[in-house]
Amino acid sequence: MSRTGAEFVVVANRLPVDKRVHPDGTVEWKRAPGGLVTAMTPTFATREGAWVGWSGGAGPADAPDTVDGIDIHAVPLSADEIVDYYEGFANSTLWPLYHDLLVEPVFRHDWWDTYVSVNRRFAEAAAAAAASGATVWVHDYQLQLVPTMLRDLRPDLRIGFFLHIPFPSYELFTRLPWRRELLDGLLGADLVGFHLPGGAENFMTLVRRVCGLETSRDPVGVRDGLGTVRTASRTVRVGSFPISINAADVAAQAAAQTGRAAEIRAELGDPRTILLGVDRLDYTKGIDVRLGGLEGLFAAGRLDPAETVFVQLASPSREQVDSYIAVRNRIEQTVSHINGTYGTTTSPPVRYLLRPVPRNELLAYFMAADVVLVTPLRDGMNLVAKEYAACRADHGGALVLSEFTGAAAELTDAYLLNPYDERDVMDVIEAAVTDDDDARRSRMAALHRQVLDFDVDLWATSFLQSLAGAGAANEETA
Ligand SMILES: Nc1nc2c(ncn2[C@@H]2O[C@H](COP(=O)(O)OP(=O)(O)O)[C@@H](O)[C@H]2O)c(=O)[nH]1
Ligand SMILES: O=P(O)(O)OC[C@H]1O[C@H](O[C@H]2O[C@H](CO)[C@@H](O)[C@H](O)[C@H]2O)[C@H](O)[C@@H](O)[C@@H]1O
Repeated sequence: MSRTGAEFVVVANRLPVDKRVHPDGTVEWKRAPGGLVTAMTPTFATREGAWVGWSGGAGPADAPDTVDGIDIHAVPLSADEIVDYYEGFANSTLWPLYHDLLVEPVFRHDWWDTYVSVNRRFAEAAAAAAASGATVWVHDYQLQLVPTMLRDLRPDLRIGFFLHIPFPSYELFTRLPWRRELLDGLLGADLVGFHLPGGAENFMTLVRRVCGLETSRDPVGVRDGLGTVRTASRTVRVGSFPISINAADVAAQAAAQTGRAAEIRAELGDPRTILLGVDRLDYTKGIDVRLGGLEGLFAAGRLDPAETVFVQLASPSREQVDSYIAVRNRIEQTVSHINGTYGTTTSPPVRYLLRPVPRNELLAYFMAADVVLVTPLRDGMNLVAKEYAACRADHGGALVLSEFTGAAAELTDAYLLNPYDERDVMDVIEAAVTDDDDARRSRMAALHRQVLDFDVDLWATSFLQSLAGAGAANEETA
């Protein structure tokens, strides 16, 4: 059968487009500067590419036909579907379950039904977008049923799936009333990828015990040493591919922000130490952990609030979901408490911004910061940590990093901490602020080198090469 369509299709919950409405009412669509679209840029440059995703609004699909040569296939969601699929099953069931039950997941069969029907809509859109024999790369927890739905519609495709968040243990995952269906959904892929080997191994344990399938038993390596799952008709490869950033570009863009970084320091009153946090406002990110650590250090007289400014840049996220409303209230209360207790009317030690800042401004903050605090209770990777390390070609600054991020597996020269241990949180933040210059610089030099050597191009290329191998092996045995 001959069919037109794209040779390479990305399927992700979100489209890589930003809508701008100008004062005269004209609409301009721009490519969103997210990590995934940057990672895919070289792949799209060499093949005809399409992107299937949701524009972020309710109602009929609202998106351009193409952006920077990528065909855009918008999947519409109704207001009810946003509540049940996005805020509900994706972000109130799967997100907390996969992030170690930091809040209680909600299990609702009506949400599940909508998750199934929305996943089917994404699979149908991908099937319509893909050329014969195309490679389709499906992303993340919102779309775990798409691989098998798509294979049923289009057995000719090579299908890869990558999970951007942690994949939980047998004991957590099997709480899901739909555990078998979700695993079956993923097994439609030729390759299933995770950030860390641990996620890949949890997945293989689950398919052995829940689906009764045979799997390899050797440890899974990083970008290498794939695991295998034998299904009735095919072999699914399972691997670890830690995502990264376009480190060279980030370093070059940050170098242009040193002037603005100096202005930021001056605007903040030229304190001895600037600490910085940059996060989506999510309970997984441990914003309250770092605030607690700072307060403890101020209370014990180990850090001087008159010489310290902590800037927290927080981007609003999933604002209709109860657990996100609760964490925002908690953080705002703590910020007020710290400023009320340790600040003066003219110099509060915490500066909190609840809105995204432009990209260049963010890079200027990274260049101004003496210490960046990345303290999640659980995080699939955490690109902020890698971006900060990429920015600091000057080997200035220091990175405090939670052991419970994917990034900690690679950024071992960071000041690592256990966010569940309040004493450790205080000790490690204090060490990052007060260690001598040589110690701090040698850590940052190692971090900077690490992110330059292992960049996002390596992530995309290694995944796509493994997918090509996995797909070819299945085609040979079909
Ligand atoms: N331009 C801009 N980017 C931001 C801001 N806050 C976070 N980001 C970016 O959002 C991304 C967050 O990725 P990550 O740390 O992996 O956490 P995630 O939010 O769970 O995907 C990084 O690329 C950040 O630089 C902001 O205020 N402005
Ligand atoms: O689309 P939203 O609901 O607004 O959420 C934003 C994205 O958050 C999650 O990011 C994850 O992916 C990062 C890159 O692999 C990783 O570094 C981070 O640890 C993860 O939390 C989510 O997985 C995406 O699907 C969302 O679009």
